[in-house]
Amino acid sequence: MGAAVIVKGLKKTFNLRHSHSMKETLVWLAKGRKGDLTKKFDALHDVSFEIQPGETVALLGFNGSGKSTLLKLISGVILPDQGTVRTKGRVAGLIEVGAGFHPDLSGRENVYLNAAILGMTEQEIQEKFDDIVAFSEIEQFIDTEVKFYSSGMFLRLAFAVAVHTQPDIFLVDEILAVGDEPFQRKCLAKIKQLSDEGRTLVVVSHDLDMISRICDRGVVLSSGTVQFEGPADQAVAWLRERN
Ligand SMILES: Nc1ncnc2c1ncn2[C@@H]1O[C@H](COP(=O)(O)OP(=O)(O)OP(=O)(O)O)[C@@H](O)[C@H]1O
Repeated sequence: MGAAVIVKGLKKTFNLRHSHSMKETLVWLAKGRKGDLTKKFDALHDVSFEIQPGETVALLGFNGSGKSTLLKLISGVILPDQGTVRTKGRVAGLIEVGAGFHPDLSGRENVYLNAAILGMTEQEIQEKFDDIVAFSEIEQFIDTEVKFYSSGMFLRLAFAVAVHTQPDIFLVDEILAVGDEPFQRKCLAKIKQLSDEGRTLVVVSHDLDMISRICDRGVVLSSGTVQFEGPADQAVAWLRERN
């Protein structure tokens, strides 16, 4: 059985926008637009690792180290400038809560839209619709346009849809930040269940205790490169030592 995720030689560069003075812009124009007014920034470079099927892996690191960028590359919502990402099976998850939701559509319509984007057939969605809504606990607002939802309500519906797509690889970025405590516990239990069912999980979080509890392995990023890779508790300890 091959790896569930193979990341090889990844590089992601962003353009950093700066505000320029009128003078800088005029000089740049006078010089025939030579040189670049935007600065480039490598959010990730030379990142390689593999994740085996059924593993629960945490991406760790301080703010701005590149965790979310890496997760977005694994999910395919952004593309690398160099390197490759290979995934095996259905990938779903919570990358940016609310992404893939249309503000003018109701919760019900968005469940259909989002589940279809995540690869479910119409029949699958119909079969699971009630379970999705029950998990989200927002039945009362399911026919309300989602632009009126609170961030927690968004999270509830998005998480409910994502876990019901039966993903082989489930990606979670700071899911728990906007959920209330009972819903956080419910999400964690669901994540544990997915992991027990042998699904592959990739989690980004700053909650190091939670990571030690639920993850097998940790990949620590710093300034866009992998600094440590190993058992989750060792990765957490590595990061804490540098805190
Ligand atoms: N679309 C973008 N355009 C420009 N820079 C970006 C973009 N997305 C991310 N970056 C930059 O890339 C770096 C890595 O960002 P990323 O969100 O991956 O970090 P992170 O480790 O997830 O941080 P945090 O812990 O704060 O969530 C940051 O310096 C960020 O400003």
